[in-house]
Amino acid sequence: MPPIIKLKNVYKAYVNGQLSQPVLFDISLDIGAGEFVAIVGPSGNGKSTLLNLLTGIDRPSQGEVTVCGSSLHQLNEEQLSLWRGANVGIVFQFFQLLPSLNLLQNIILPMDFAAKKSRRQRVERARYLLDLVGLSDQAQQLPSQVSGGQQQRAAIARALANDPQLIVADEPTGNLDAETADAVFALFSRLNRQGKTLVMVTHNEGLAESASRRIAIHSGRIHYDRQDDQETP
Ligand SMILES: Nc1ncnc2c1ncn2[C@@H]1O[C@H](COP(=O)(O)OP(=O)(O)OP(=O)(O)O)[C@@H](O)[C@H]1O
Repeated sequence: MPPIIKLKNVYKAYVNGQLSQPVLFDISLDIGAGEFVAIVGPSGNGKSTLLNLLTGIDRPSQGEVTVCGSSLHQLNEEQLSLWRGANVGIVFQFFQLLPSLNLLQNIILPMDFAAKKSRRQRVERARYLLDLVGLSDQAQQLPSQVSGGQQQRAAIARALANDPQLIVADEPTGNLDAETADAVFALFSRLNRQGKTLVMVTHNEGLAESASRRIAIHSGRIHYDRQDDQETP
């Protein structure tokens, strides 16, 4: 089976006027469907940049990024956003739920843009997802009325709205206490066991150890890439 994520000789530099700041250097990487990958490494070394290339939020300066069968470097902005809505669920450190919508409405929103579902089917799926993440009783609450852990679980439900193959999470437990972080991580593990491919940036070494593969980025390069069943220094 072809990899769900393929990066080939990817370079990324941020350009500000005359200044070019190189951030990623010659990254080549394959991630298979069903893997659970933790991206680790020191702050400011390119982890979020790498993640943003996988979701098409950012573009490589050079090289090829192929995700869920599409060559992202060849898509325009409109094609990218359609592709993203259908294929990727994204979870952020600070949840990024819309504050004026209740949890149910937040989860329905991505379906309004992508899925060809009736209003009733969208509401039904949002309720199913709220139940999946243990928030059935909080459907009508605004994000500000629930805890951080509950907001993150709602954000995970939102990421699942269009049933993407791939879930990408940037430091999803970084704003949660240890116990809540464990619960959120357990939810990600469960989703992975159910077949979702997961790529997660984390500073939490304990959580990273629970992923099946750890890729460390140091100074914009792959420092190590370790799988549970195969250790390569
Ligand atoms: N939009 C941008 N414009 C210019 N420079 C940027 C931009 N985004 C990131 N950078 C720079 O790229 C480098 C890598 O940033 P990145 O956010 O990818 O690191 P990181 O490893 O995810 O860090 P952290 O763990 O602190 O989130 C940093 O030096 C950062 O300042």
